[in-house]
Amino acid sequence: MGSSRGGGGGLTWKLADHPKLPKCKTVAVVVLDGWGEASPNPYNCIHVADTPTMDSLKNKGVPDRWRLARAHGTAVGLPSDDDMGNSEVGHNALGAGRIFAQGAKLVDLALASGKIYEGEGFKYIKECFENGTLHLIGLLSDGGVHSRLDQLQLLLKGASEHGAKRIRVHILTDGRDVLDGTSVEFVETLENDLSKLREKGVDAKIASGGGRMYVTMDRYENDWGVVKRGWDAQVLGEAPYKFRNALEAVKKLREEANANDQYLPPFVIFDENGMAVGPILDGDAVVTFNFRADRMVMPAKAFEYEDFDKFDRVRFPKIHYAGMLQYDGELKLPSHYLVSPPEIERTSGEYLVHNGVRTFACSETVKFGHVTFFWNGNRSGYFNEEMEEYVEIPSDSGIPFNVQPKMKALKIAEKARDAILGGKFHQVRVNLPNGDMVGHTGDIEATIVACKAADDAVKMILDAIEQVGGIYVVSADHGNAEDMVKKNKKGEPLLDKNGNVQILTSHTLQPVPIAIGGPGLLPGVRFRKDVPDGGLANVAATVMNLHGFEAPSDYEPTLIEVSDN
Ligand SMILES: O=C(O)[C@H](O)COP(=O)(O)O
Ligand SMILES: [Mn+2]
Ligand SMILES: [Mn+2]
Repeated sequence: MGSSRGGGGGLTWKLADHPKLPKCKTVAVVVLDGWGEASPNPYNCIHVADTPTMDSLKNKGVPDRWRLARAHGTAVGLPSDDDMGNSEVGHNALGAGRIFAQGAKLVDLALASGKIYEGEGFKYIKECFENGTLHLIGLLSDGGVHSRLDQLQLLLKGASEHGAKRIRVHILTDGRDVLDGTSVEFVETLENDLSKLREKGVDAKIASGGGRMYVTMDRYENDWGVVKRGWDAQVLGEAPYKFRNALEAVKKLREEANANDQYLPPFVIFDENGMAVGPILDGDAVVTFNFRADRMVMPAKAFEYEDFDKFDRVRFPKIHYAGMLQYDGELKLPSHYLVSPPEIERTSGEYLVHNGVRTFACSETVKFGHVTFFWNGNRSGYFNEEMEEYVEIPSDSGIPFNVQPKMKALKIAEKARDAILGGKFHQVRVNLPNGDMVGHTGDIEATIVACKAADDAVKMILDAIEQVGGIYVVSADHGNAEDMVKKNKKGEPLLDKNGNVQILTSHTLQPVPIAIGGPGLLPGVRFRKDVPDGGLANVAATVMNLHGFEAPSDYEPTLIEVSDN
């Protein structure tokens, strides 16, 4: 751990004491994943669900102890205000207290200026262009959460102009950050681009594919089988489904009962001789073109680590591998990357351990890294093992989350409750995943159950805070469950060609609630009126205040003030 700029511009981790707020209160920080605020309507699952705890926070809290915070677009470092929020940028902002230009934006800039081609990462993969194939692996989507199609298009063009002669794209279909079924149009667009490259003499093809939730893009080591299915298709050229082209693959596989883009099975494209068109071989270059970290760490390990025991790779080709970004700042993984990630340093977690605040963080596997890794600026591990404890509850694996919409919310709440009552920690931080994970399935009934489960969990945590005389901060990282249908400009649900409403599986642009309270909160503490545009990045300073400290001067301003009357 190094030293850094503190409140006064000097080099110190020491935070100034808050002039009015006491130290050593137990502060529960609850992040409801995918829980935005929207007007009541039948597709607002948070509204439809029975959520007495969250309702009462609002009813008794507005305006002094309940408000909204911006959770999308430029407020969280995304390129534009048309970009919905997501967990990575949301938790980064919540934990770091400042707005950093995020991966999506940094890649845009590097592509626009051409700097991407001058960096070490590109030079490294370019060494393979003469004799090898360039493989591009990633999410084929314009969702802007993990990747963007226009960035892939620019990279294809740029790589070919910089000498790539043989290119293979390994696609992962989305349907989670974008409407289900859009895989077909994305494949058409990509095929069109590849055929233009072929006209210019570049041997460019789609080589394999599969749905993002079933192939390659697992996270936090929930299910290595997902990564293995990707490895088999991309590296070994083996998959249960074989097609002559990707458009046919996606269309045919979507015809199966209950098929959707998120869970398409792995497929490989074969040539007229029955050979896979693009296995990854010695001497090839591989780029994972997603900019977002969480779902690329596992495949990055498989491509980079000589010693690897998570599944049998069968073959470990000698390749030059680079990530679009470096995905884990602590592990320095991957070691080669095309664009430098945002330097999210001096996060609130790091400050707090330096100032004697003991922290407990917990979620279930699928969100565990959100309240640890993302919260700490895409850095795995502890700042100080003696001051922190991170607990992961194993998630269900191998099932879509609408089957078990309550997920592990209650278990997470029990752990938080025990940590609060145990008295060892000053901050008890959790992520409750239900609204988001079940919202992404597009199953409205299940999402209603999910929202109630999250509300029950909040109640258990707030009850414990009540018992110990503590303080709570309840907020969210972005919207999801509050809007489950695609709407037109007038706000009316859009219908598909069969007359069914178009289900929205993605996040939203909605603001999120933030509620503060608890017996430990001084009566005069209330939300300021002069930060009307406050967003997630303002939460860190707020939480530091509640721990009895002033935030560093370059943090976004706190949302609270202490009135004397
Ligand atoms: O990775 C995912 O599950 C979605 O693309 C985004 O969801 P999250 O940002 O809530 O994780
Ligand atoms: Mn989220
Ligand atoms: Mn989500």
